[in-house]
Order: sequence, then C-alpha cells, then structure tokens
Amino acid sequence: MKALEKFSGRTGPLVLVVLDGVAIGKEDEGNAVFLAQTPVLNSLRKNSVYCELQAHGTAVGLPSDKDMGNSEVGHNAIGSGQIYDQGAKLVGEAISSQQMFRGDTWQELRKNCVENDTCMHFIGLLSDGNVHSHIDHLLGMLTKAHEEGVKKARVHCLLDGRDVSETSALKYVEQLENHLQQISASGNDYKIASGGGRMYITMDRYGADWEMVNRGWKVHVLGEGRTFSSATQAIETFRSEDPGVIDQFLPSFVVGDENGQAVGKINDGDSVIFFNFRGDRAIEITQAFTSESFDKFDRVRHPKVKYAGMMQYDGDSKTPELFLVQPPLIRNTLGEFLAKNNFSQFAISETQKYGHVTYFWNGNRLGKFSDALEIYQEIPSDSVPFEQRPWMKAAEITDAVIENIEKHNTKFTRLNYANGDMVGHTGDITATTISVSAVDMCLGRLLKYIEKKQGIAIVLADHGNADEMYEKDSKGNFVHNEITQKLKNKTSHTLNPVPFAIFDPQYNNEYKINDDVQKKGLSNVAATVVNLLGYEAPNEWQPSLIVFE
Ligand SMILES: O=C(O)[C@@H](CO)OP(=O)(O)O
Ligand SMILES: [Mn+2]
Ligand SMILES: [Mn+2]
Repeated sequence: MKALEKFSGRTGPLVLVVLDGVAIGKEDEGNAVFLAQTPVLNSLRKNSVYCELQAHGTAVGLPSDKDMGNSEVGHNAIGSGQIYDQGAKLVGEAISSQQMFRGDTWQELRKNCVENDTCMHFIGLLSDGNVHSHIDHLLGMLTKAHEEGVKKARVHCLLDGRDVSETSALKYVEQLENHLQQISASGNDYKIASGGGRMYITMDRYGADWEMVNRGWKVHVLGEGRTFSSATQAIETFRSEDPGVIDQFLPSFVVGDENGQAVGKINDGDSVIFFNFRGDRAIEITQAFTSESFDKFDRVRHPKVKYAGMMQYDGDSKTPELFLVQPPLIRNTLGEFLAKNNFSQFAISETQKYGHVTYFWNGNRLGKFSDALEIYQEIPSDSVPFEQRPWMKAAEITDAVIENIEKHNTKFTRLNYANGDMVGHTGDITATTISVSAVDMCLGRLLKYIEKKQGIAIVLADHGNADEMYEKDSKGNFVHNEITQKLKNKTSHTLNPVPFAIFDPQYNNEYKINDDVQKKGLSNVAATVVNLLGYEAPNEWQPSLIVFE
C-alpha cells in the first residue's frame, strides 16, 4: 500500500455513515427528508466537501437506469469500490439466453420431476420489483418446465407491495394465473398453492424473526392454514376484512381443492426452486429446507426434496449447495484491503441492517476477513411496526460507535442508520419524517465526537426511500388512492441521487471533489475512503471522488 504524497489523513478515526434510504429528491410535500428537521444534513450539504451520487440502475450493476437502487447493490458497490453485474441482470440474461436451462441444476431438478412423476415447486416474491426477484423469471421457468415435460408445478407466492405499489398484488397474481392456465390447458397441472405478505411470512432476514419463516413453512410445506379456492379469493377476503392492509403484511393462505385439501404440499421426492436472486431474505427459508440439524422452529415434517436457490446466497457456507445462476463473485473489497493492511475496523447496525454493513458490505460473505482486526456489532431491532418507533436504534448505534472508538481506538468504522428506509417502507410520512429527524440528531452527536477526536466522517446513503412518500404518475404528479381519495402512499425505494459529504473539521483545502469523474456513483466511495486514510487506492477500483491540490 502506497502513501499519498500530498495527504496523510488525520490522526483520529474515519467513520462512514450510511443513512439508509435518505436521498435528495424534489422538495415537495411528499419528501420526508425535506420535511424533516435536518440541521446537520443541511449544514453538511452547504459547508462540507459535498456532491451527489448515483445509487440506482447501471451505476450499481442493475439492468437499466429504470431500476431503483437497493441495499444489496448499494452496499456491494460502496464496500467493493467496483460495479458488478448484479443478480437482476445475471438472471435476466441467463433466462433470455436460455443458458440457465442448460445448466446442471435446472436439469437435475427437472429430471427429478419428470422421471419420478413428482411436483416442481416455485417459492418467491411475486412482482417486477427487481430487488429480490422478477415475475418474468418465474414465468420463463414455468414455460420451460412445461416444454421439458414437467407435468405438475406449484407456485408459492410472496406478495410484495414493498418494491412495487403497496396494493398491486392482484395484478401479478392475475398475470401468473393466466400463464398457469395456458400451460394447464394442454393437460398439465400447474397451480398456485400458497402465499402471503412478504413481511408476514418466509422472507425474514438476519434472524430478526424466525416465526415469519415458520408461518411460511406451514402454508408452503405442510399445507396448513386458512384455506381459499384461489389466491385471488384469499387477497380479496383479507382486504375486505381489513381495508387498510397493504400487500407486504397480508396474512398467509393455502389454496385448497373442492374438498378443502391443500393443492400443493411439499412432499418427499419433489423439486423446490426458491426464485429470489437476492440472498438476505432467502437464507433462512433455505436453511429450513436444507439443514439437517435445523433448530429454529419445529418443522413437523422435513421433506426430502431437491432444493435450489436462484443463486447461491452465501459462497462460504455454500447456502444452498444447488443454485441456478452463478452470483457475482465480488472480490478485492475495501474490508479485505483494510484487513490486509492492518487497519482496525468496526461495523455496526441494528438487526434489520446488520447484514448490510457486514454481509453485503463484504461482497455477500457472511464471515470476517480478520478476527483480530474486525469487530462487528448488532443492536437488536425493536419488534414492533417501525412506524410506531421511528427513532429505532439510532441512539444506541451512536452510543456503541463512540464506546467502541473510546475502547479500541478503531481506525475505520462503518455504520448504518436504518430509519429512513425501514420507516419509509411503511408508507407513513409522519413517522418517516420523525425517523429522519431522529437520525439527523444522532448524526449531530456523532459528528461532534469525531471532531473532538480529530477524525473525519463520510456521510452518504445507499439509495432513496424517505425522499418520496407519495406515488407519482409518469408526469410527476401525485396519484390519489382510489378508495380514500387521499394521496397514495409510496412504500418502495426511489431513483433519486444520494448525498455524499466529507465532514473534516481540520480541512484546509487539501482536496476537493474530482469533477473529472463524470458519472459519480456509490462505487467511487471505497477509493475515497482509502485516500482519506492517506493512501493510494487499488487500481481495480473505480476512481476516488476527491483530488488533492
Ligand atoms: O426490505 C427489503 O428487503 C428491501 C426492499 O425490498 O429493502 P433494502 O434493499 O433497503 O434492504
Ligand atoms: Mn438500504
Ligand atoms: Mn429498503
């Protein structure tokens, strides 16, 4: 590692702060970042070395600039300093080129069903959000299964409303039902078997609430739960019983035949494909299917199936062993570079974002690079709806960062304040405004401490969310909810650029933003971190955002 000639860093710590889901959007009544009390962020935007960064689309390895950013691709880009083609793109290409279907895993699962006359199950998120999954991938696999002789298939659909409009589930269910009917018309037996809201069943992450996975297991595998004649009937019934419910929180359901028997339990000998490409919310259900020594809940029955993930969700532990598309092999990350060069590192967030600053940050690896040099800390998240406690664990995370630096004198810290994103996803603009104000207050306290320690802070976000809390049409006008006539809440991420600020109280014009970097994005941050530590960044990374005078 080569020292920079013109800058040797500061004596104190370097702290990188991710304000999850806090981007810079249009200053209107739907922008909770604009509406919040943010004296600290405002001052950073005005008085520090500052620019805005692209955090969506091709800047983070997604198929197109119409794709909003998300935590996985955002933290991968920040933590690796590189742009990798991401799951959404790799899977889309593997299906359109048909390459996926020539692979060993697809063939093994398919043959298993054809030769033994068993059922092929598909479990995953049913939408075109392209954050965890895409419905086109599912439809493509169903078509191929049918063409290649699979007689019976069942879909277990997780309803979205978090990466897409909050009450759009029926649109995707209808699209799927049409496709299944077409296939079944030629004498096959393809049906929806079970489902429920993605924040109610199956897609838990980071061990926050295993009960969610248990609820999913009951309807998908055991076929036990409230039974309806179709997914549509289930959704319509739930909505009539609770008119305020949004898709991500819909209860679970089983589809039954005329006798009320579940149409799609998962049995010994079946094949199961979990069709999400993103790993955080796929790992737990995958473990429930594949682990022999599983003890997170009583599975009652553990069917012997051939199970494959759309991707391998963790390469180190080979979770799962069988997968359809090779994930991006993210190498030479910032964490690894700092560990190799003997810098101490601290990573912290609350449960909901803990894996973001560890697993995603390190290129989707669950482990550390150096036990001696790295400390990872998780603050347990509240288990109430986040709009009820919008301050979440921002204060506790701040306390822990300060305590850790006091104790270990850690050189590089990364932390994630979950609030803007987790509360933003509820669609509650009042709570989200409070959540962003709470983060700003904690950030202020943290910056004061960093000033005292003669350090530097980098403050940025991984993608937008809180910056647009009402849906807009293609012309940018607010959309109204058909029933309430109020503005329609928006629960998904946004396409807006994110802030990037260097808080450096000892700044004496040694560096400035490098405007030669044309399309500034999240992948330019890692090199900037290394520069601010006083060193040259590795050549394979995207260029630094700063130049030295
Ligand atoms: O909650 C999640 O899984 C996603 C949205 O689908 O959000 P984030 O990328 O911020 O984790
Ligand atoms: Mn995020
Ligand atoms: Mn999010």
